[in-house]
Amino acid sequence: MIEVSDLTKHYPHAGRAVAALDGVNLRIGQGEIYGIIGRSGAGKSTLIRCLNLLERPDRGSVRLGDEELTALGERALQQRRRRIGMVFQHFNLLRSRSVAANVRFPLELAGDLSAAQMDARVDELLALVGLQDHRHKRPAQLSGGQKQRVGIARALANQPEVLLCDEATSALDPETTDAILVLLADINRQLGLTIVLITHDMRVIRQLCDSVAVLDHGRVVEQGKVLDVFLQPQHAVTQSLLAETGLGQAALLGQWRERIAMPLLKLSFVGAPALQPVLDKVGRTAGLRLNLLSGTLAEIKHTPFGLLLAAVVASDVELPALPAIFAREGVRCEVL
Ligand SMILES: Nc1ncnc2c1ncn2[C@@H]1O[C@H](COP(=O)(O)OP(=O)(O)OP(=O)(O)O)[C@@H](O)[C@H]1O
Repeated sequence: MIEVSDLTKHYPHAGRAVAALDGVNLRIGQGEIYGIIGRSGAGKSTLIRCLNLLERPDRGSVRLGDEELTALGERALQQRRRRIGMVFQHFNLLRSRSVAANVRFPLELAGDLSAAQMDARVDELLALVGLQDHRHKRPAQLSGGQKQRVGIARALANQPEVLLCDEATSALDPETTDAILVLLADINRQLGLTIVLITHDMRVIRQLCDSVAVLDHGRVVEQGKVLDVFLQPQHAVTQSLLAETGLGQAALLGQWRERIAMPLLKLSFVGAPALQPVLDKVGRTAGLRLNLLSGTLAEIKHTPFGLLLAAVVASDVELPALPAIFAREGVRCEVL
């Protein structure tokens, strides 16, 4: 469990102190994949650097398990950081070292294992990330995705309790991004490892994360389970980030309101109802005529979900009954 309380960090700017983080509180469960999303300048990098105290906050605390990292002195903190793995956007590999030697590097720094034990651990890690056949190559001979696999293997070398990923897929093409996200999900499952990642991309959150916090101007403006935040985004920043990825409807709503005089419904489905002909069934049994305006059918971590915007032909008397009719079929209906 990671607990962040009242984390605050200022930087000097134009002669005054500007808050990069302003009272951030987070609770990240053991074994969870937790995403932190925000626009450029929201404070994501500052937050992730404060999580392992590469950056000292002005105020607030970071607890990892039952240990308060913010209370540790520099020496104790250096020891503790070995159990916090970090994956970087631009990989940060040592160019003069081979793949195997890059992965071995943190083991050498820790100095806990014999040479033979280190070699065995490197073999294990390269197998985990699928790079056994590339062990003798230099980073320059690898693709971006392969470089990031080395970065992940290196971050796992000292058996961390938590893996921090700083925009780990931002430098990669979509296909390679998917492969790295699958690898991170596998690692989370196999090792039960807590993963905290920062990203500006809602697709990364959708594919990988269990929970999400939305950061804006150094504050957490929304947080919760990914499914809940995707289906019921509360804050304008969350809504616009979702709309950009084609997963939100707030942006479209105004446009449809202007053009269509009929009442509008927002229908959300999770799990089984997303795979059933529910609209057809409700339409027939309740005698409803629905006009679909926009929709998303996708998966959040293997859970199918749907989010539809529909116009409905219904009287003022029929309209208030619709949420209950849809609820019987497992569909949440909001009259907008
Ligand atoms: N070392 C620094 N000195 C001064 N200001 C800084 C420093 N680091 C960050 N800032 C400022 O703090 C704010 C948050 O920056 P941060 O890099 O944490 O945001 P971010 O969400 O990671 O942005 P991006 O996605 O563009 O990397 C910004 O206004 C930035 O200009």
